[in-house]
Amino acid sequence: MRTDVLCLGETMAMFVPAEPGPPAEVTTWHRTVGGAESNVACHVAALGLRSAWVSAVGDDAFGTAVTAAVASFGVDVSRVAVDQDRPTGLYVKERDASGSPVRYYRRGSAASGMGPALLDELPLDEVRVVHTSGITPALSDSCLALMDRLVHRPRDFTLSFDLNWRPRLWADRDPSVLRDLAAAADVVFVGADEAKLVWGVEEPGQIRALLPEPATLVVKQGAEGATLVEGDAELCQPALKVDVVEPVGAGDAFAAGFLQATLAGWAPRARLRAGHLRAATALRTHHDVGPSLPPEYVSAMLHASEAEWADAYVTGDLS
Ligand SMILES: Nc1ncnc2c1ncn2[C@@H]1O[C@H](COP(=O)(O)OP(=O)(O)O)[C@@H](O)[C@H]1O
Ligand SMILES: O=C(O)C(=O)C[C@H](O)[C@H](O)COP(=O)(O)O
Repeated sequence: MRTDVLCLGETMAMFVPAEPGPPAEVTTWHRTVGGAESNVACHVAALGLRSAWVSAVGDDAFGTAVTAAVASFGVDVSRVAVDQDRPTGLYVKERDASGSPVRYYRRGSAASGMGPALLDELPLDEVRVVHTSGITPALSDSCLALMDRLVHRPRDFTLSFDLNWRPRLWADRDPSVLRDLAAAADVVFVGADEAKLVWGVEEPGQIRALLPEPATLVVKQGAEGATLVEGDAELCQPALKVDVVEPVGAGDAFAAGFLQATLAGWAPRARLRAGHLRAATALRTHHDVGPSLPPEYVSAMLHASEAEWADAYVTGDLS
């Protein structure tokens, strides 16, 4: 059966404090799941499409838990390899409403052991979209080689790439490869803030000048909105006003909403709105993948006037 969106990348066991106080004094932690590409796969499945997550986990309890959690959203995890030698990566989120201080324990993880040979095992001719991110090429030399081969091989699928700038992962690596990988994709998601950090530019026009190749470029501008650049046409859609609990995961949710709407053939404004509506589900919760908004609300907002859209406010309890 055809897969709508295949997402390739590392997912870790994530730990968030289960009690208030300075993280160094917290002794009880919730173990959840964190990984950009599997987040996208979970959101895509929640939106009713067929998604798959491809990665590697360790032969350990965290790998089992992570794979089961992603599968519980209806994502196909049959291509997740179990590495007998390397462990599942860990990710600690020191909960903070103002941002996302995170610590990684992922060097030498199972996913960092992925390499280009993995592509020979994937049924890529049965996939409509392959979604990747700028995290994978930072994980190891073999992961960089995997990304390089994926973006440059002949393809019938749409290649989607989210820049996902993670400076700590690039401390001893050359991030200039990120532009080349993005340039080879068909759909590229970039945060204006991260573009400023990596490339020194943040306006959609400037980012387009740097990245003229992809057919579709989406510049995410946080609470302000997002701008879609296709060919020379540029369209900006303000974000929804949201009662934000925690911002981590909103970008992944946005990508999923946008990709689902793109596969459905929707018009540019509706594709951006679908991204914002999905991002709102992640903003309302401490988890990267939260409960969906009521379908009637989503449908009304997709068809709302710009004035109605500007007036809307997404709180924790719309249902
Ligand atoms: N404070 C906010 N209020 C409303 N929507 C937001 C807010 N922050 C983020 N978003 C939504 O999440 C999307 C992604 O957020 P952004 O911060 O730009 O990307 P990332 O999470 O990748 O850093 C935005 O395009 C928007 O839809
Ligand atoms: O793999 C990593 O390094 C991660 O950081 C996993 C994160 O849970 C998501 O990538 C959230 O990312 P945003 O949607 O940009 O907020």
